Amino acid sequence: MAKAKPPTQLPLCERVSSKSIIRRTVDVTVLCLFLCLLSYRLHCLSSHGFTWLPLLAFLCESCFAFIWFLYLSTRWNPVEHKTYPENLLSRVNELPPVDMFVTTADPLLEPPLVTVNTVLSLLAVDYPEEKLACYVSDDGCSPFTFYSLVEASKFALLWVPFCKKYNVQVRAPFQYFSAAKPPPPDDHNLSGFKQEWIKMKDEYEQLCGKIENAAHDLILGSDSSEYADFKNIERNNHPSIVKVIWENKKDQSSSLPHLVYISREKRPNYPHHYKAGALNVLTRVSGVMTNAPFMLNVDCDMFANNPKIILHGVCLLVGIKDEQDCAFVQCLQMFYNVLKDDPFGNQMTVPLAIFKAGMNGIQGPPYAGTGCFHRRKTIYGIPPNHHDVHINDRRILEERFGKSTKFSESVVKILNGSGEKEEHFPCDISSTIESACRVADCAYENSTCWGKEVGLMYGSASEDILTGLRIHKMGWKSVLLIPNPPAFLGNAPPGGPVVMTQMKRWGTGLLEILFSKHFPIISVFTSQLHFRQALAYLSMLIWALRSIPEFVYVILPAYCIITNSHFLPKVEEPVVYIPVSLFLIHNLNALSQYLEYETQSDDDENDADKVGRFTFDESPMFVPDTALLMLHLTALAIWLLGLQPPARGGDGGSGLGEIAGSMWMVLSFWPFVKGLFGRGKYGIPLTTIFKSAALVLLFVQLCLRISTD
Ligand SMILES: O=c1ccn([C@@H]2O[C@H](COP(=O)(O)OP(=O)(O)O[C@H]3O[C@H](CO)[C@@H](O)[C@H](O)[C@H]3O)[C@@H](O)[C@H]2O)c(=O)[nH]1
Ligand SMILES: [Mn+2]
Repeated sequence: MAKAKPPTQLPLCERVSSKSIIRRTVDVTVLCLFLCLLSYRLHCLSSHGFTWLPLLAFLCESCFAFIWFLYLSTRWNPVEHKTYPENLLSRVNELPPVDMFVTTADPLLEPPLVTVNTVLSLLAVDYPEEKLACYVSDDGCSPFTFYSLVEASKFALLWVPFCKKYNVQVRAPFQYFSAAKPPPPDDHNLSGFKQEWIKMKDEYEQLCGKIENAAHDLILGSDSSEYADFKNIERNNHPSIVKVIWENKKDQSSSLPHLVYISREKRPNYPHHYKAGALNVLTRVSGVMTNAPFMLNVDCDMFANNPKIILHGVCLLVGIKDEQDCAFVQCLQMFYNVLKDDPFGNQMTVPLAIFKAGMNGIQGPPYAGTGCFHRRKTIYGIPPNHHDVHINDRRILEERFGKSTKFSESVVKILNGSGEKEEHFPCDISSTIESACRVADCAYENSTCWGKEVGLMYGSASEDILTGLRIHKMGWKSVLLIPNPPAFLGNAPPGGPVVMTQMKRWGTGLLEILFSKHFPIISVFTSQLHFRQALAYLSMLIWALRSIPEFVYVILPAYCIITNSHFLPKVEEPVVYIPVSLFLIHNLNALSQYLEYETQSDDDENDADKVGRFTFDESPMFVPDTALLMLHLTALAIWLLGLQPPARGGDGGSGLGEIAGSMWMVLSFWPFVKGLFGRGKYGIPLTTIFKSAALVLLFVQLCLRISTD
């Protein structure tokens, strides 16, 4: 009989290929169809002589084919990682410490109650509390956020034992007690559960009340020394504030992880580098305080939805044999307030999951800025398996990491590889507050490598992608983690101006990287970036540029109808099958992926509040789409009313292809069609409609001018 394996030999994780013949076939077929279409265009161009309409179509289609090729290459060999946290539990003594970071920036846009829930969900995870520390960075420097956290830590003393005793699944109280979920039934197996549940709910409501009232009652009125630091300061002009809200001491029977509040120094003339700056301060402050070898970072609106998430992450960080293969573990981003069926496609869950699983089979997923476990060493800019760092040269340490002896010491520990096995945190973190304040000063990074070679990278609004790219360039790999239930759930903005602004920011950030020295294709030759990884990055970085050929291409059907010409093959030509099958395969494929995802998500939520509607404002961002929609409506009206000019040239005017294309466009813009007739924030503002109408008129004039020339 085979002997049971000793616990240390049970696997913590497993790498499994999830490649699918069907997906590959579809991807290759689509690429072949694109190539057929392009050769047809080339043939037309050479036989009919140069005309700009087919040329434009050819250029756009070449872009689409190229983008498709990038996707195909990325998705070719997707890989999943399975994790076995239960096998880790038998090695409790070996569990490494983990520092957890939460960033918040604005108490109005990100209400303290949201941050509090995220923090509570982290404090309550299933992991030995003496190995955890939670650091909250508050760029708003708000006494309300601080007050809320202090109150939350008192509530946590009840909440955390409650969660662990009853193995609560969702440990963010606002979700656990959300109105959609009924109170638990009387269960005789769990005597006392219902009473405790009611008490806990009551306590949580009191906490909410206190946090809400804090905004009115102005705790600053009280002269308590705790809040004195927040007196008479401006948000963007104040010294560092570091406060230990809860310290985990060995002798306590029921206890919580360390909880530390940080508001880094801000001065008007110093760039603060937004989130990247905040995370670098968190890295240093935690370095001098607890110096865990692994760091988890989440946005303040992303609560831990899976109570075993740290265990899952550690399975990969510790379980993957070669550290080079696991610089960071990125959890797939998911959201809790999703509109049913994601009508505006802004969650992009399905395409993202497939794309990232594909990258996971190459060099690993990109860093997404939240829901990510970092290896501290990697963040310090150390290449994998690098052993000859001049760790004792003080001068080099100071040049790279800054002039704090305490921090340099902590770096040396990390570079030596100690710390991973350390049993407990140094308990007395309060004694390190002074050093912590110092490394949170805004001048600390002056003439050091922070933001360039050390820490999160500065210089792009998508600091996360840039940082991940740099890590991959050093030769590290990363790992994608998709546990069940999902790791973290974030708050997704509903469709409308907020999403548009967010996408604009992402698009800008990605372009900043594209046009920088980090251009991925060149990095293949100058660094350790793998070629297919570079292609995957390229396809992300050109995300915003893709809109140009797309925009031009969707104008073509309308142009053709208005001028009675055509750019798609006629129905009677056999080549018409190429675009038609491209269209069908592409959309059927998208539909099947969507359905596949739909059946997987166990969506038992109450749907009533999820039926969202797209909202609009006067931002110029809405003009192009509105104009496009109105252009197609105009074209279809011209066709219906028979107002098309006579067809010129030998090969007839617009055909079924253009009409169908135009109708498909209108369908694709259905939220905007509703917006044309909506009121208030659900309606497209009249000024936007007028501006768009003017553009459409201008365009129609131009079309007619061109076609009669
Ligand atoms: O000066 C700042 C600005 C932002 N943040 C924090 O950074 C996070 C993300 O900022 P947010 O404005 O919410 O951006 P989002 O578009 O919601 O964030 C997405 O996009 C970012 C990259 O653009 C990623 O870093 C994030 O993880 C990802 O969720 C939040 O926790 C903020 O509190 C700061 O700490 N300081
Ligand atoms: Mn956000």
